[in-house]
Amino acid sequence: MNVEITPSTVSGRAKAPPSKSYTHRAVLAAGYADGALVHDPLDSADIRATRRAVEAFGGDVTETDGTLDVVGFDGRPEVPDDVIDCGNSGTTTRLVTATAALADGITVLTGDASLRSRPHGPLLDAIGQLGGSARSTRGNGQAPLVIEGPVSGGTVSIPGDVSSQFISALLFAGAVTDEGIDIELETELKSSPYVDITTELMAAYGVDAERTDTGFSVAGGQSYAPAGGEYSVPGDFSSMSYLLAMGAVAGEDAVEVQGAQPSAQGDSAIVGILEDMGAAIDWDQDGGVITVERSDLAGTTVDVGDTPDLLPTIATLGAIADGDTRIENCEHVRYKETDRVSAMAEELGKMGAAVTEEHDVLTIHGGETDLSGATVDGCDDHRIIMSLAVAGLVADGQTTVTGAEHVDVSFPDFFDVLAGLGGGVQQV
Ligand SMILES: O=C(O)C1=C[C@@H](OP(=O)(O)O)[C@@H](O)[C@H](O)C1
Ligand SMILES: C=C(OP(=O)(O)O)C(=O)O
Repeated sequence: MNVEITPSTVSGRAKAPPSKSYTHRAVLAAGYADGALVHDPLDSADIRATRRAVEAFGGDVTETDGTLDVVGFDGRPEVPDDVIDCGNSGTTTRLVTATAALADGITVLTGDASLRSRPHGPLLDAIGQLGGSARSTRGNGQAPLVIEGPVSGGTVSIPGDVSSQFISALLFAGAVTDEGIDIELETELKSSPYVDITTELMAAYGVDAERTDTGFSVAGGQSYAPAGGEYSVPGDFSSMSYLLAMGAVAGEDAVEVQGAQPSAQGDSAIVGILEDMGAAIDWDQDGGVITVERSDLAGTTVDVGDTPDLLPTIATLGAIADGDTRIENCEHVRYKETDRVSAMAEELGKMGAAVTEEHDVLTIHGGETDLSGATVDGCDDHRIIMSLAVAGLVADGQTTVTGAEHVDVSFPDFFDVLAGLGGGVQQV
């Protein structure tokens, strides 16, 4: 499916979808538990991959009236009777690789072409250090992955600058091992707020994990059980970033985004970034409401070490703002569904933006030319698609974004929400 975006304004109220990161973890933690009710979960392609994995390990997940009823495998995953298809989801693949290492047998994980191009090597090595076996069928650290357990815990040494999901995976699984897992970081941790989300979620399920001087540590022999047997998922700030960006660049009247309760999500930094760029934005944290109005934006400098998923949104904002926007510390953003640094440079370039791409820095030279409508490649990547759609709202002429169905990964009704706010969007 392609979408055609016509230049238009937006205004009104929208509700942010539930957090993808929290939903993955809430469902998997319920799997590690006896079971739990997960309220307000995200229903998206990536979450369905985690649901499949929980079921493959012997759990069961059913949905009634927007609540997931998860029957867990109680810390003891069964050996799956088939290959687990993780689809497009890196989070599922990484979290579940460590779950598989607990099972007394072999688990095989695979996914779509994008997933099979992403790095998992350091996590496979870590499972080897714990006495399990985890291999890439092609010997290149990429899926398909073959994992054999059981491991009983121990100490691992692992780089922190490829994916924080490796750390989250080991913490999640380590809690139900006999010995626990101590993680020594070999390099600085990138995307660290996602490990905060992990430890926050684990705490909500009654499980402790802690930061140490050299990494992280989780004691073994713990049991997952959320208070009252239930957990409610907060709104997603990465998804909100597109709604806030469209309000800042194309708002006729204010755009009000609901579901913005504070949580450990690093991507709530989008509010401060928009403020720095000159947007009229206000966050009522108690009410969980962010209001933004169309504003003349100026370029800024942002370090996305902690907030990789904001890069496409910031790149679009930079293309519309006046002056240079420098997005620094972005090498790890190349390891996502696509190389998002190159993808945004290339696709915004097709719309007339002047962009300089370096390995770890993306600079958008805003204000040099106005954006013009073009046919741009969504790169089968939900975040590229949504960011280009926002750019299309203010481009001169029509913008066609290809492969737009991939928003199903994190924000399935994104185009309906955009249309509801008055955006000119047609699915073709
Ligand atoms: O743990 C998570 O929920 C995520 C961690 C981040 O990945 P990395 O840790 O690989 O940067 C982020 O990009 C991804 O969208 C979700
Ligand atoms: C990179 C992302 O997710 P994952 O790593 O789970 O594929 C994302 O949602 O932008």
